[in-house]
Amino acid sequence: MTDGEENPAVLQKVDEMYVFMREWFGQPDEVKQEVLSSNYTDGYKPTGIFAGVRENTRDAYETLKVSHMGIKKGATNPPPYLQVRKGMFESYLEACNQIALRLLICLSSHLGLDKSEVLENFHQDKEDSNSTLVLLKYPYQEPNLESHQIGHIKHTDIGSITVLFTDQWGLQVLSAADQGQKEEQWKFVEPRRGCAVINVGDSLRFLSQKKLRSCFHRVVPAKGQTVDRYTIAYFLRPSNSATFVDSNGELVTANKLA
Ligand SMILES: O=C(O)CCC(=O)C(=O)O
Ligand SMILES: [Fe+2]
Repeated sequence: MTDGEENPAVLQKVDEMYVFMREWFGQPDEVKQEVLSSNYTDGYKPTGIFAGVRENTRDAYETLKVSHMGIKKGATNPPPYLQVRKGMFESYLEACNQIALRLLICLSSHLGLDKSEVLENFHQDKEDSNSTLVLLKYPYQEPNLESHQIGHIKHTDIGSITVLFTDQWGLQVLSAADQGQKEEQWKFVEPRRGCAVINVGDSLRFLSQKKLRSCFHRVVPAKGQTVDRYTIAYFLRPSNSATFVDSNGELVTANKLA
């Protein structure tokens, strides 16, 4: 993220987002609960809603989601954080969208895809999509195996490309060779300032006829961590009208993916 003119600007936006996150997530629970999420592209999710990393635990992260389409179209009654910080979200979403699209263009070219099937065609700026910015906070917990809330469960991302920024340890990835093994070997992804972690999601796996794979990843409390963990994820999703064949061989329309 150090080459090119626009990239330092992205990093500035990342820092600005961290400042916002500390402030926003630091508010009393009652205030955050006022914008509880009623769909999967907008609003607040407290900790403990989903299953956690270990059996019989719940997740240990809060999220605030901002949909790209919502920002572009403008809501009639926007929540306070959008009224006040719309410009910040708009420019962050645009910057990450550009990064993700540029990656798609490179991938299409490297895969030697025919003009009619280039990946960027399924992600048209003018069309509606469920692309979303997700701000995540993992409140600090004493490292304690008895905790009922632990991390972020093993999953693949559902969209096409994820652009994730974090300065802190916790994210782990499972190599393809380890999938389905009795003893899965999880490897920590080193957080590097000035770098984004890029994930291929399931939609891209299908759009590329499985030439690209989506990897399993999860978040666990990292040893030595003594503070809250913050991450910023932009999930680029295909245009809502895009169709592709899923792992069951069924034709799926992108906006039907939960
Ligand atoms: O917080 C992280 O490091 C990863 C988050 C993630 O995988 C997700 O939100 O899908
Ligand atoms: Fe993920």
